[in-house]
Amino acid sequence: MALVELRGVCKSFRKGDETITPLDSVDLDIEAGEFVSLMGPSGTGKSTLLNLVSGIDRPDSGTITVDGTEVTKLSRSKLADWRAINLGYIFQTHNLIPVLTAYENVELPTLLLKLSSRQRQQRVDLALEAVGLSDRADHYPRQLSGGQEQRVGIARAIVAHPKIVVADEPTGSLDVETGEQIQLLLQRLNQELNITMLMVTHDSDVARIASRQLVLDRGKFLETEEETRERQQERRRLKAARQIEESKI
Ligand SMILES: Nc1ncnc2c1ncn2[C@@H]1O[C@H](COP(=O)(O)OP(=O)(O)OP(=O)(O)O)[C@@H](O)[C@H]1O
Repeated sequence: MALVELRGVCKSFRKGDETITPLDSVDLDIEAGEFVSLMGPSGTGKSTLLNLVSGIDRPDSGTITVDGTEVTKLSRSKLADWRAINLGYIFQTHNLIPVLTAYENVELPTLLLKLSSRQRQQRVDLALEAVGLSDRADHYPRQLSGGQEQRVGIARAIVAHPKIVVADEPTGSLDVETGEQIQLLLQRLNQELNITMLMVTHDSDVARIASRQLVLDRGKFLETEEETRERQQERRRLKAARQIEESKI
């Protein structure tokens, strides 16, 4: 069973007399440790999909399972607890609380967890270290650069050791160079700390840092799960063949 499983997920919204269906019977598997990017035209349902996986919104039909828990079946209060433990969210604009220091912003999600104050402090220290901001712990958001603020936002998303981190345009508000640094950081967190990620982006260069790239269009993925798996197998076969060839030289 994949870490995240979406089966037959449908979501519609009423807009006046019209019904919009951003997601029309969508299936998706995300394995533990995968980094999946999600692209697609504006208004195609990417943020809707993130909100459903995060349990912020509910599908009209279909099921969403994360690490064996059917999120779609949880009551509102259980969902809040589930989110605190299992889900990290990276926003386009970091959403930091201006009157709290970087340390206090990162600490916030841990207040919902059953941890001793020592364990809590260790988690926050580790998260700040992972994003390279240990020396900025006492700074307020206004004393940080845009890239540093986004790093704090990322530390806050990983501090609870969630099962999955979802990111909505994490580099969308940053200049090119800072955006590239954040891309490298996300890639490192995935590869070195094995953090499973689902990231929405409009930028194909950003999408390429992921281990799997999906495109959502008119309610469906352009590539089915089966086609993705076939393509990955083909890529592995090609890589193996190339290595054999190279070893002959
Ligand atoms: N709460 C809501 N009420 C009504 N319509 C909504 C709601 N949320 C999303 N929609 C509509 O659903 C469609 C998909 O929206 P969504 O934000 O998921 O698209 P998106 O692919 O993330 O777009 P973008 O790339 O522009 O951020 C849009 O037509 C949007 O207007």
